[in-house]
Amino acid sequence: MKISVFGSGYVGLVQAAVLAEVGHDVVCMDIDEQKVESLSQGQVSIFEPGLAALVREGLEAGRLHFTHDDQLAVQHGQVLFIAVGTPSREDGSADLSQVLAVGEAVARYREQPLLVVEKSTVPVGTGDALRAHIDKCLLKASRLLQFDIVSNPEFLKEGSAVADCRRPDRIVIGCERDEVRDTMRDLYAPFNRNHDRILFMDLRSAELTKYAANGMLATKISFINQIAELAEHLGADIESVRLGIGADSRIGYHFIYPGCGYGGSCFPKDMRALIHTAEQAHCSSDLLQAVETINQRQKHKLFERIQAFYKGDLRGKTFAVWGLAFKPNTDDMRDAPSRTLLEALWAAGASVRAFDPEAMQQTQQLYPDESKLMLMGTPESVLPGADALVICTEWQPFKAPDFDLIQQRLKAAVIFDGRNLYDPDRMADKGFAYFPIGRGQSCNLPIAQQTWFQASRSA
Ligand SMILES: NC(=O)c1ccc[n+]([C@@H]2O[C@H](COP(=O)([O-])OP(=O)(O)OC[C@H]3O[C@@H](n4cnc5c(N)ncnc54)[C@H](O)[C@@H]3O)[C@@H](O)[C@H]2O)c1
Ligand SMILES: O=c1ccn([C@@H]2O[C@H](COP(=O)(O)OP(=O)(O)O[C@H]3O[C@H](CO)[C@@H](O)[C@H](O)[C@H]3O)[C@@H](O)[C@H]2O)c(=O)[nH]1
Repeated sequence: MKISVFGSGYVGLVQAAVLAEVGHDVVCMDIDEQKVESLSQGQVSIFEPGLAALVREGLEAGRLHFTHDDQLAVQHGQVLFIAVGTPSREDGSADLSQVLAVGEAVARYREQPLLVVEKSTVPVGTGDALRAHIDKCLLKASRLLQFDIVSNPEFLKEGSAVADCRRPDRIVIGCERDEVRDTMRDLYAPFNRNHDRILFMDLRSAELTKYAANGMLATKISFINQIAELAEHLGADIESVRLGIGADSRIGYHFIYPGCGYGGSCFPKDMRALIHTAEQAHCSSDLLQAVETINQRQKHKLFERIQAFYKGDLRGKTFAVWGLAFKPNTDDMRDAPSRTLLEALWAAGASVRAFDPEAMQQTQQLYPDESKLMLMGTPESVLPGADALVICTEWQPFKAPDFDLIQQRLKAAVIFDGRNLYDPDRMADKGFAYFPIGRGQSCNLPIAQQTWFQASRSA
C-alpha cells in the first residue's frame, strides 16, 4: 500500500520504517530539511535501538523515501499519517498548529480520495476540528476532496520503539465507515497475524484512549511515589511494599517503580493537556492534578535530599551524576528529571560532572556552560574529587558498579540514588552513606522525623 507519513521524529520515523519493512511503499515528509537530508543518507540522529538499521534497509529496498516536499508527500499515499509534534501551550493545552498545517497541505494538493490518520497525540475533538479545517481550506480554494479522518494513536515507548511498533499490544482505530475499517485492517494485517489486536471504536473514544492510557500509567507512578514518601516517614521499605503489592495479579509489577519522577516528551505534556481538556468540559480533574503535583514534588526529591545532607550549603560543591536521559535506552532529554536536579544544584552554587551512555550530545546542546557542567566519557571519570554520586537514570552499566573504585575516587562515600539500584544494607556494610527513594531509615529523614520514628519504634 502507498503510505505517506508527516513528521520524522520518534513516532513518524519508527512508523514509516516499520511499515516499509513489511512491504508498504512509504514516503516520510518533514519540514526540517537537514533531517531529511541526513535520513535520505541513512543517518538517524535519534538513538533508538534497531532504528538506524531498519531505516537503511528501507532505503536500500526502495520502499522508504524521505522528502521535505509536502506536495509530493500528500500526493503519494492513499493513507496519510500525521505524526508531527503536539507540544504544550502555556495554559497546558496541546498546540495543534503542526497538525493543522498538514491539513492545509492536504487541502492544497490532494486530488484522489484519502485517509488522514491522526498518529500524533491529540485532544478529543481534534479529528472533528481537523475535518472542519480541511473543509474550510477546500472551500476557500474552491476545491473538492473526498477524505476521512481516522484516529490511530501510538503507544510506543522510547527505548523500545521499534519492538513496540512491530508487536503492538493493541492497535486502536477510531473511524466511522466500514470501507475505512477495511483499509486500516489491510494496512495493519502484518501486525495482526497471531491474534486480533485491532480495536475499532469511534473517533473520540480512540482519541481519549491515548490520554487515558498515559494518565493511568502516570497515576501508577505518582501513586507509588506517594507511598514511597510515606514509607520514608514511617520507616518502611518501598521496595518490599512494591513486591508485596505487585504480587497481586490485579495490581501487577509493571509501572510501580518509585523514582525521581516521570519525565519524557509524553507524560508531563499529556497530563497537562488532559487536565486542560477536563477543565474545558467543566469536568473535575482532581485526580489528574494530584498526579502531576506529586510528580513535580518528586522531581525535586533528590535535590532536597542533597540539600538536607549538606545542611543547605552547596556552594562550591561538585556532584557526579550518572544518567541524564529521562529513562534508559534513549537520548531524549525532554522533561528529564535530571534537568530539575542539575538546574537546582547550579542555582544553589554547586557544579556537576555527568555521564550518560547516549544523551551526552543532547545535554551538551542544552547546557553548553562547562563551568557548570562537565560531560565526561565514562561513568568512572565523573567521580574524582566529587563530593557525592547522584543517580538519575537506571542504565544497565550503573547496576553493578565497582564500589571500591567509587569509594576511592569520590571525596566521600556518599550516593544519592533516584532509582533504587542498590541494597541499602550492603551499601552500609561497604561504608557508604546511601540515600535511595522510600527505603525507610536510609532516606536521610529530617531530624524531627527521625526522632519521631525512633521514638515510635521503641514505644
Ligand atoms: N515520542 C514518543 O514516545 C511518542 C509516543 C506516542 C505518541 N507520541 C506523540 O506523537 C507525536 C510526535 O511525537 P515525536 O516524539 O515523534 O515528536 P518529534 O518532535 O520527535 O517529531 C516531530 C517531527 O515533526 C516535524 N514536523 C513539524 N511540523 C511538520 C509538518 N507540518 N510537516 C511535516 N513534519 C513536520 C518536526 O520537524 C519533527 O521532526 C506527538 O503528538 C507525541 O505526543 C510520541
Ligand atoms: O515504574 C515506572 C515506570 C516509568 N517511570 C518513569 O516514567 C517516565 C516514562 O517512562 P515510559 O512510559 O517507559 O516512557 P515513554 O517513552 O515516555 O512512554 C510513555 O509515553 C508514550 C508517549 O505517549 C506512550 O506511547 C507510552 O505508551 C508510554 O509508556 C520515565 O521518566 C520513567 O523513568 C517510573 O518512574 N516508574
